Amino acid sequence: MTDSLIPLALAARLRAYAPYSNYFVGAAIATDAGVFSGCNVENASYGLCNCAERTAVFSAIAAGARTVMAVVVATRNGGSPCGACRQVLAEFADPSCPVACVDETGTLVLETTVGALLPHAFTPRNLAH
Ligand SMILES: O=c1ccn([C@H]2C[C@H](O)[C@@H](CO)O2)c(=O)[nH]1
Ligand SMILES: [Zn+2]
Repeated sequence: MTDSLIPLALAARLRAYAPYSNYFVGAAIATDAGVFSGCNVENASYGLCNCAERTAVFSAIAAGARTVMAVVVATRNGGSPCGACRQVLAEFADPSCPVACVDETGTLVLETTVGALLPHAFTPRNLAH
């Protein structure tokens, strides 16, 4: 499920705007509205930096998607999504949704799920009465 997303995540990583951290990140996701990708976008006002995963998810949602079915994140060393991105993924993905973290060569470093990355997530269900 994640294999075909790897080249897309690697390509998105090359488009990262990361002049401050020099940590280039790409993400590719499969959704109910197709495949989307994103990169991290930094800012001279550091706190405004947006991660690759959230760029991809927000692009997908803006295009009409509502469900994330698979995620690939590409970094130089296979780093996994930050806490904010885990929370955003949990909003739109089932806990069983696969997440693959690959390094800059596309080699798999971590194969996990949204549920394993953020157990006991706060989700829309918590707001239902
Ligand atoms: O999973 C992650 C972790 C970090 N970053 C970005 C944020 C910042 O631009 C840079 C260093 O933290 O990497 C991502 O895009 N995704
Ligand atoms: Zn993040």
